[in-house]
Amino acid sequence: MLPPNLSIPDLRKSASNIFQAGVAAADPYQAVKGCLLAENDKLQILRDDTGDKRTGSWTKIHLIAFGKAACPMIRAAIDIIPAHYLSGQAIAVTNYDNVKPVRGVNVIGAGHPLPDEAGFNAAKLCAKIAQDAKAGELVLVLVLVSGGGSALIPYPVDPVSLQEKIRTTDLLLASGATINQVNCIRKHLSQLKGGGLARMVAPADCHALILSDVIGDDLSAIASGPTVPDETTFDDAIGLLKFKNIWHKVPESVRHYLECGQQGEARETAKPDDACFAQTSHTLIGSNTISVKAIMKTAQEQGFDAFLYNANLCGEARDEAEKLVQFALTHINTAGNRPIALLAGGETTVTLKGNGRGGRNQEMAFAFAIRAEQAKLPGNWVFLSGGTDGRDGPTDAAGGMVDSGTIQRMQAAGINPAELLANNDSYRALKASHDLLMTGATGTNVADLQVLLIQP
Ligand SMILES: Nc1ncnc2c1ncn2[C@@H]1O[C@H](COP(=O)(O)OP(=O)(O)OP(=O)(O)O)[C@@H](O)[C@H]1O
Ligand SMILES: O=C(O)[C@H](O)CO
Repeated sequence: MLPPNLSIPDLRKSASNIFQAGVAAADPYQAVKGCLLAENDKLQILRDDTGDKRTGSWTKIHLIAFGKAACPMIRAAIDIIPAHYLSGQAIAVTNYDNVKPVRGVNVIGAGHPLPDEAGFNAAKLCAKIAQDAKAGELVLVLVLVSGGGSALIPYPVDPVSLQEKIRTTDLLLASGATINQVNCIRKHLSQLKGGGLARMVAPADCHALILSDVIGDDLSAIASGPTVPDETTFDDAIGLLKFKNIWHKVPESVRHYLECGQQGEARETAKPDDACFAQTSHTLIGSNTISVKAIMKTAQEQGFDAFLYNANLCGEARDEAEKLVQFALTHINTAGNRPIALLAGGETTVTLKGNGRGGRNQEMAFAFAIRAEQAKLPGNWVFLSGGTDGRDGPTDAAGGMVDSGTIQRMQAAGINPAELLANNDSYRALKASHDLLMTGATGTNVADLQVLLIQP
C-alpha cells in the first residue's frame, strides 16, 4: 500500500515501475511463443488475422526477422519449431544495441534510425532467402516483424542509391511527418517494403508474426509492411513530400523515380489483389494497447486512482504536453486526496526547428516540466514519457522523467529551459536536471508510454 503522502522520490519510483510493467507486457519472446505450437513434430500457427489456425505440409521453414525485437522473436521461433524443419536459412536484422547471438541464426546489426551499409547488405540477404523459397519444395517463410524494421533493411529501388535513401529518410524524420506518412514514402522507394518481400516469396507460403509499434496497428505501416498489401500510391508519396515542403530537398533520383511511378513507368507497391497475397497471412502478436492495459493495472495495484488519459496519443510532442498539463489541472479539482495516475500510450511527433539533441519523449517530458511550472500544477508530481524500446530519437536515453523540482534544478545548473526547448535540445536540459530516463535497449518496441503521477 502507498504511504499517505507521496514524496517526489516515491512517485519517481512508482512511475518507473509502472513504465517497466508496460515494457514487460510487450515481451517479444513470449508473444511469438504464444502463437506457435509444435505437436507430434508438426508446426501449427495458432491463429492468423481471421482467428484461424494455419498448418501446411511444409518440409522446410526459412526464418527472416527484422526490427528492434528480431533477436528474442527468432529465438522463440527456433526454440519451438522442430529442428527437422529448419533449413539453416535464418536471419535476424536488428539495431546494434539489440544484437544478441541466437543459435543457428545469422544475426546482423544495422543502422537505426538512419539506415547504413550493413542494413543494405542484410536486406539483400533477406531478399535472397525469400527468392530461394520455391513452392515445389513446400517451404514456409516465417517472417518476424517488429518496429524499426523500415530503417534496418533498406533496399532502395534502382536507381536510388543508399546515400540518397538515407538523405530522404533524414529529411522525412525531421519533417514532423507521422509514421504512416514516412512509411508511404519509404514503401515507394523500396524493393522489400509495401508487400515487396511477399512478392519475392511467392508462390511459396509466407506467414508474418507482427509486433506493432504503430498506433492503431495498421499492419501495412509496421516496418513499412514488407508482407502486407499497400493501398498508398506514387501520387500520395509525391503529395506528402510536397505537403511537408521537402519535395525540392530530396535527391533528384528520388523525385525522378516517383514521377516515373506516377506516370505508370515504375512498378507500384503490392496492392490487395496482388497474386502474392494468396499464400500470405499475418498475426498481430503484440501492441501498445496491450502495454497500456498493463500500466493501468499496475498503477491501480499500486494504489493510484488510475485514469486512461489517451490510448492513442499523437500530435506535436510539446503541444501534447501542454494539453496534458491543462487536463491535469481540471482533473485534480474533481479528484479527492488519493494519488492520481493519468496514463497514456501512443507516438507523438516533433517538427525539428533547432539543431539540439533529443527525442519525442524527452521533448514531451521537458515541455511538460516547463508548462507545469508556468501553470503552477499543485502538489508533488512526476511525469514520465518513454519509448518502450529504451531508445528515444538518436540518443542513449529512453525518454525523460521530470518532477515538480525539475525546472529549479535546470536553472541551478545554468540552463535556460525556454531557449533549449526552442532549439529541440531536450537531452542537454534533462541531463542537467538528472531527468533522463535511462533503461538501456529493452529488446522490444511497442511505441511510447506516458505516466503522470500526482499527489494532490
Ligand atoms: N533533437 C531532437 N528533439 C526531438 N526529437 C528528435 C530530435 N532529433 C530527432 N528527433 C526525433 O526522433 C525521431 C526518431 O526517433 P526514434 O528512433 O526513437 O523513432 P522510432 O519511431 O522509435 O523509430 P522506429 O519507429 O523506426 O523504431 C524522429 O522522428 C525525430 O523527429
Ligand atoms: O520501422 C518502422 O517503420 C517503424 O518502427 C514503424 O513500425
